[in-house]
Amino acid sequence: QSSTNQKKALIVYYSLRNGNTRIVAEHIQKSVGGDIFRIETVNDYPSVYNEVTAQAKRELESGYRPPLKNKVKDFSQYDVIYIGSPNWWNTIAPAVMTFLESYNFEGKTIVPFITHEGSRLGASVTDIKKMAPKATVLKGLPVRGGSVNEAMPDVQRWLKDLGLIK
Ligand SMILES: Cc1cc2nc3c(=O)[nH]c(=O)nc-3n(C[C@H](O)[C@H](O)[C@H](O)COP(=O)(O)O)c2cc1C
Repeated sequence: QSSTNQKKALIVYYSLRNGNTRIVAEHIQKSVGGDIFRIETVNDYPSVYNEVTAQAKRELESGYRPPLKNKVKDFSQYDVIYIGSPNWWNTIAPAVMTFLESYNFEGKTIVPFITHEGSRLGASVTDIKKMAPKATVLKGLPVRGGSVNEAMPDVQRWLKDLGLIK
């Protein structure tokens, strides 16, 4: 970062296994710099896909918040926080909900990005706003899971539209 009073960006993401959301997070970090943080749950999800979707459905319906393994060091040093999640049942993954409820987002700007297999953003951005009501939440970017490797131009257009890169 060049200017002395400009705070660093933080790029936070959750990605189950395939790393679709991780790849978009990396496109963002290549574009804006800053630090990257992977959300990890204490307990792993099952290895069978159908079991993951069933468990996720139960967790979302009950409002369960999976405990997280790791914490961001000195969260207050960041003012722009990119938050990435896969679309799970039309919203963000429960681990990202835990994350949003674990930090003070007052005065922060959240920039959401979502990978999906057809539902695009769904209710994810609306739900992020509910879980971090004191943050300013900018326009979210949906990226199809199968297209993440080619998504850099879309990522950069979105960042330019938001005035986050030149
Ligand atoms: C539990 C679960 C629920 C999902 N629900 C949806 C959904 O409602 N709509 C959709 O388009 N994709 C859904 N998907 C597909 C993921 O959003 C997509 O594969 C995503 O890119 C995975 O990202 P990741 O590899 O970073 O975990 C779901 C995947 C899982 C595992």
